[in-house]
Amino acid sequence: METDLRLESSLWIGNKRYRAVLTGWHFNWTEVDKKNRNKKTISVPVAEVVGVEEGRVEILPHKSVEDSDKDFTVCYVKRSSSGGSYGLLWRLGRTQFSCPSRVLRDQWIKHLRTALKTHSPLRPHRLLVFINPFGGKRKGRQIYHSLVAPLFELAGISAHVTVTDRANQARDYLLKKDLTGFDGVVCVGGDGMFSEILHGLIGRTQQEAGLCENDPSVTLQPCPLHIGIIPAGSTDCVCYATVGVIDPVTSALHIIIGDSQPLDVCSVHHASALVRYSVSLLGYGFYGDVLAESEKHRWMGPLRYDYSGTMMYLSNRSYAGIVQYLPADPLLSSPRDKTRCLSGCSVCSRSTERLFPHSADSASMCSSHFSQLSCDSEDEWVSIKGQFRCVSLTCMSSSCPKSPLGLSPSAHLADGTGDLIVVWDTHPLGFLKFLYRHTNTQDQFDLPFVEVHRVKAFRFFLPSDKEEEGYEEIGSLSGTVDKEERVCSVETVSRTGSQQYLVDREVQREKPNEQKTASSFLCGLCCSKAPAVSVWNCDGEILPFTDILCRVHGQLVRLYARGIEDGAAMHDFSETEKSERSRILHK
Ligand SMILES: CCCCCCCCCCCCC/C=C/[C@@H](O)[C@H](COP(=O)(O)O)NC(=O)CCCCCCCCCCCCCCC
Ligand SMILES: Nc1ncnc2c1ncn2[C@@H]1O[C@H](COP(=O)(O)OP(=O)(O)O)[C@@H](O)[C@H]1O
Ligand SMILES: [Ca+2]
Repeated sequence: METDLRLESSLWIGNKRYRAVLTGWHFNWTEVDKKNRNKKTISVPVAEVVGVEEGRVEILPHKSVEDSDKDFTVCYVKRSSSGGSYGLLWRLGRTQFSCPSRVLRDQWIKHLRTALKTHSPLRPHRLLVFINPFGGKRKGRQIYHSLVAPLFELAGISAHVTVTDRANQARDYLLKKDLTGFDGVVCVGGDGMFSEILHGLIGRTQQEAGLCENDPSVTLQPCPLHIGIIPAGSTDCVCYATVGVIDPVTSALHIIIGDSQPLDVCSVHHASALVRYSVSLLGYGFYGDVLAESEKHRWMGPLRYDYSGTMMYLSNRSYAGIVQYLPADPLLSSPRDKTRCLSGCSVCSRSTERLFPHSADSASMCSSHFSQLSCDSEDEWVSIKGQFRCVSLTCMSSSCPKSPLGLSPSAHLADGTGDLIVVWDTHPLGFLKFLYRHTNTQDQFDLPFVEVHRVKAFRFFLPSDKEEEGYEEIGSLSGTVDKEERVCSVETVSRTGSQQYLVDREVQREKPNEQKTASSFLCGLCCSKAPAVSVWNCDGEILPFTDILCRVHGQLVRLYARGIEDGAAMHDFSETEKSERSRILHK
């Protein structure tokens, strides 16, 4: 195959001569000076060639073609540093080549197009596009028509576009309408819009496979259609965590070249029924309260989260609860191992083999069950009871512009696990320190009132009234230090075999006396009637239940993305840029 596609010849760009080589995987061109010495080489992976056209093609401001029978134009992905964020921006590069003869020109076009087909089998031809005109700063329509549609056209993609009139329109379309002939679904909007697409596609796939989504022990069928995200929302966490930048052009190029990134999805159940799916943040306490408060201030746009975040921080609430989790295999990875899930991540690749051992035999996948959710596996569950600022589960890092490394910087996109972050009640400055560490490279888990566990499944429920008697003044700051310590004294129940043992743990307080003044000050600002129960924030939606059971489904969907790119892909950058980027990427 490789030898069939190989082509090598002299080509001209303007009046300079180049030695051009197509090897199958790469298309390179090297400037050759008058003394036949090689100068700089440009190398483009065939998988990153957007298109090959006859003649001299201009793309900007509009596509135009100057016909000439000895020229051809190659459009490809070009990287540039993104300044603010740690991912790479992708732009459309374009080079016009001239050949000595028409025959050679036709040969180049034919070989390049064949190489494209061979090496990028997942490039979409037909896409369903849903635009939320009200997401983020309400620029979805404009972003799609001015930045994305022209690129799709250039790549020969036909797009069936719907601008939504109501919430859940996109989800309902995917659940009911004929999807034959479509390769993928693109959402133009934020995490809420992505969530609609996710629910539509997962639901449709299970319907067609005859699987029951309500049963958490059923192994769900992975979705056949890819999802593309053109960021135009408020948080845009799924885009940021899978691409590394919030940039419509970069995302459009990932879609065009048919990149594929599997993603873990968590199913959330209540009383034997599916409630929702989640990929980024499933949060109780602080993040639930921020979302509930922010809904009242939607008119503020993306700023509503900062406003509500500050208000909720000042209300200083904490909640009683019982958290139980099923730990993932600690030998495979850990949320504290300081690694990062980057493009081509080996932990995720190994998980693919573990998650789909008989991928050819899909019938056996459909009928298999997750036995650890059944009663006879109670032994492996760990239980924590106490008073919490927040309890969060995230299937991926959940990085976003507010928190460039995310809720769990070492979480993996596609390893079949989620990270459970438990923040015990603590004094206000401690909690501020925890929140603030999300904005820089300091370790937010290196605090005595925070714990993080890599899990396969998780349960949350409220303590019964009797158990709750010990939790006075829930959510209030007026408790003395003694009371605070009692509130946070916890029991961890873990069971191995038939043995059950209790571990009493005193959660360390950080200089409680010194914080008393700050506490009293903030007390004046906090709500006097703080509720005893919070709500769950599930990727930006409030859940109607508090008691939930969650299970992580490894690699249930695929995105048109490739994860955050590592230094290996940084051939276009200077040494200083490279070292700065790897410093940020590797903490
Ligand atoms: C002191 C600064 C603290 C900054 C803390 C930042 C932590 C941010 C972690 C964000 C994880 C995001 C996970 C994704 C969630 C989205 O699915 C979901 C829906 O997004 P959509 O509206 O685009 O559809 N977004 C959300 O639920 C938003 C959660 C945002 C939480 C932001 C909290 C901001 C806190 C500001 C606190 C300021 C305290 C200042 C005290 C003086
Ligand atoms: N036409 C519409 N009118 C009202 N709501 C919509 C519409 N289309 C989608 N939505 C809903 O809007 C919510 C927020 O959308 P999203 O695109 O995530 O923006 P943001 O990031 O600003 O919250 C989503 O839950 C989605 O279901
Ligand atoms: Ca994961």
